[in-house]
Amino acid sequence: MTFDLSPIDRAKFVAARRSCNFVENGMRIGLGSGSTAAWMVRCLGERVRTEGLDIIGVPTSSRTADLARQLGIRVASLDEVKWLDITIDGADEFDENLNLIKGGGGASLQEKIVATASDRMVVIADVAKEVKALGAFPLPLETVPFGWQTTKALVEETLVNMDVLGREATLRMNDDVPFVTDEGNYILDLHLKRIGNPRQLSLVLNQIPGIVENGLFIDICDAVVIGHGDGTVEVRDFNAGTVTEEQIDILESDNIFADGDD
Ligand SMILES: O=C(CO)[C@H](O)[C@H](O)COP(=O)(O)O
Repeated sequence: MTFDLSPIDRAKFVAARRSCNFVENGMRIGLGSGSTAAWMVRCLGERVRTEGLDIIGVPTSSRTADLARQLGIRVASLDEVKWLDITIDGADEFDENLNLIKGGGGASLQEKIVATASDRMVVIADVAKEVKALGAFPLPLETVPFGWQTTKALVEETLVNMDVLGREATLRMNDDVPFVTDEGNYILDLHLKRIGNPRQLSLVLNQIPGIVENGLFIDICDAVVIGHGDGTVEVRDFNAGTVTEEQIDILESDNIFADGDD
C-alpha cells in the first residue's frame, strides 16, 4: 500500500510531523482534536513505539483519547496532570497575531481549557487556514441546552452592536438531532463573515448566560506550523521571534500511516 496523500492531507501531515519536534522526553502534552491533530497523535504514537518517547498526553476530546490509547500513548486527565508543557492542536482559522477560531470539530471547550493550562500552544494547520481577518469560518459557541433558543435570540441581539458583518446563529445538527459535545452541550455556529474586534467579541459573548465558551482563542497560541501541499512547512514561533521554512520528507516508512483517517 502506498502513502498517497492529497495536497491538503499532505499539508496537514507535514505540519503535524514537524510539530512533534517541539516534544521532548518527559513532557506532558495537550493533544488536540480534528484531522490535523490526529496526524500529530499518530506521529507521536510512532515515536513512543520506536524511540520509547516517554510522554503523558491529555486529550481534548473522547475521539483523541481513543486514538491516543490505541497508539500506546499514556493518557491522563487534566486534573491528574494539572499543568502541561505544551498543547498541539489544529485550528479552523488563524490570523497574523495567532488569534484563532477553533471548534469546527465541536471540541473547542476542552481544547481551550487544555491550551490555557499549557506553557505553550502550537497550532498546526494547512495554509488555507490563514486569514487576514477571522470570521469567514462560523464561530462555534458551546451553549447549555436549557433555553438554547432564548440564548440564540440573545446572541443575535447582542451581535447587532458588534463589529461583525453577519449575525445569524444556527444550531449545529448531527443528522436530524442537535450535535452534542463531550460536555453534553449544544453548539450555536455564528455566521459573522468578518470579525472586526475578536477580543471584544469574545468577552461580550461569554457574558451571555447559557454560553459556556466561544471558539475564539485570543493570546493563547504562540507558534504555528503551516503545512503546504508540496511538503514544505513554515514555522512561526512568536516566543523565539523566528520564522523558518523547511521541507519535510515523506518516507517509505510513513506507509504505517496509510490507514489513518479522521
Ligand atoms: O478545533 C478543532 C476541533 O474542535 C479542530 O482543531 C479544527 O476544527 C481543525 O480541524 P482540522 O484539523 O480537521 O481541519
